[in-house]
Amino acid sequence: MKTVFSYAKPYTFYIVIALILMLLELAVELMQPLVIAGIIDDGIVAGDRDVIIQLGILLMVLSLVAFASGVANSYFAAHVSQSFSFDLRRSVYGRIQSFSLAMFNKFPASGLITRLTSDVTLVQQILFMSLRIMLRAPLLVIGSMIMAFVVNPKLAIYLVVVFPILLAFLYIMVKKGVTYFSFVQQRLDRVNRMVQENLQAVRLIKAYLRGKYEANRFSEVAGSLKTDTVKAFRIMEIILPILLFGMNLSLLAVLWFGAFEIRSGDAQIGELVAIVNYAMRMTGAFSMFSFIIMAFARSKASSERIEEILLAEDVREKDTKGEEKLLRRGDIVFDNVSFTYPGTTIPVLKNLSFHIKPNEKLAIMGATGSGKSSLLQLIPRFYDVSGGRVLIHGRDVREWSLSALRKTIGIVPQQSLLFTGTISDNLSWGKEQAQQEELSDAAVKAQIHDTVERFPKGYYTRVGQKGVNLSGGQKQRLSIARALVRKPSILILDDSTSALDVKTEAALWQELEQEKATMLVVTQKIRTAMRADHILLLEEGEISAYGTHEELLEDSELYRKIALSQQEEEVDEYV
Ligand SMILES: Nc1ncnc2c1ncn2[C@@H]1O[C@H](COP(=O)(O)OP(=O)(O)OP(=O)(O)O)[C@@H](O)[C@H]1O
Repeated sequence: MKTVFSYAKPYTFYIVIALILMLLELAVELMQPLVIAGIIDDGIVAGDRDVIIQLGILLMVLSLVAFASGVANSYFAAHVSQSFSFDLRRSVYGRIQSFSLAMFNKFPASGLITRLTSDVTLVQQILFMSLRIMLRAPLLVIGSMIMAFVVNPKLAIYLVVVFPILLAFLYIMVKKGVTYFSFVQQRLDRVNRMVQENLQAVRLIKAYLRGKYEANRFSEVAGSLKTDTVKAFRIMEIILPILLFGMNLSLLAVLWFGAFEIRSGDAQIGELVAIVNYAMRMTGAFSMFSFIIMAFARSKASSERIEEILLAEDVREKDTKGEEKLLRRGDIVFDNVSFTYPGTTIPVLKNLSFHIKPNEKLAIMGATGSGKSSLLQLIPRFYDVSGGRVLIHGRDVREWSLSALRKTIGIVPQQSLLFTGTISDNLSWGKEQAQQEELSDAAVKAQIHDTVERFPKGYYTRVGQKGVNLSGGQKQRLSIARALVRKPSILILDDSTSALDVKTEAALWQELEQEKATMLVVTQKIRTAMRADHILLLEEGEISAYGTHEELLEDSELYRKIALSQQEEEVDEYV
């Protein structure tokens, strides 16, 4: 909890004010029974009207002071807790943005969403409660106890007896609560994951008529969230009755023995009333405890989950400058590279060695699951190799500054992803402050300029949820344009032209061939692979063949088979 609550440090001044106001409210509250005892003993019993009026006015002033400091305390507590959660959420979000992909394997998106929303809110609530009631409740118990001793030590003893038993009971409950509530948050992660998955696949679910099946799966997941939440709350619910039972027992003892004391003249009625009043306040404070403990248990579990993100060991950015220029040469070497995804045991790439010279174009082919995308991800360091080295300009990618490395690389992923906003926003996403000319240049090369121009608002057409829905091929071409805007020295295309027709694809390749960039192109099509300087054929994570189209036709049985089958397909299409 230490790391999370260090985010409250900048607000120390307001926290101190809130605490002072809380203590003032508490002090006033503790004085009230004394004043009431005075009214009874020195006013009513002694028959002194002036004392009753004076102490009555004092009681009213005290109530007003308690009210005012309570309101002011709430104001500062809200200010501190809201600012704290804003800072914390921003920081967690920033941390997630800097995560390597290996970290996303460890923390799925749904869990990150729960941490950013529900977990931060729970921690914020506990900070608010700490400033408002959490400290007040124990202080009220201790203060009431001390004041009861001041009033009449003999009677106060009966309040003390149950105290250690109740504390031990509370301690056990907090421990149990933390475990149970961390389960609840995990269940919430699962619900979020399910919702996210379903909303993303809504078209597929409709097409396959799986709505009912998915609804049942959701009920199951939501049901286990309900069951675990009920379990956790049930534990918490027994706290209050047990605390009240203990306190009421001691209250009965005070009344019972108090009656004897008064009869024997060792205590006055006012004193007994004051002690009963303190006992009632202690009972009230204890009942607040059950509420506080529940919140504490929940927020402890939540703050631990947030700290997992803030303190996670990850690839850290090295602060080195002037590296971009060297990286721009785009010379890539895979030196005996092996790779296993974090958290798994089976290697997906095994002992790969090859060299791509500056501005060379390499086509990567292979069956689905053979490791093509995995290979590409090692260059921008989305993942780090498990064995061997990936070198750019002769230096291990792990030794380059990460931002310099990524600035020189343009990536077009397998699934084109556009953001809500205009086409222009999406293109300049690749390079902030890009001029319109640069955007349209890239669009021309990517064969999408004419299409964009045909939209009524051209480059200012909105895409995404509230804009036009682009076709798969249009999205692919916009993604390519976005990568080209960066003028990358290394261009990575992961099967990014699959949705293009033959003519458009040929025109696109003609443009790409002129680009001054080292290119790695994953493709399924021989037609595309032939245009590359070299072709790398992967088979179950290993290099099955490497060479030019002609060399591979000669040397690789597998390549010949693929070429033949695609020739037949083309003939079939033609016929
Ligand atoms: N994030 C991941 N975590 C664990 N294993 C993964 C992950 N991504 C891919 N894999 C596994 O790695 C292997 C290679 O996958 P990869 O995506 O690199 O293949 P690919 O050749 O690009 O396939 P495709 O042509 O279908 O895109 C597969 O067995 C896949 O199950």
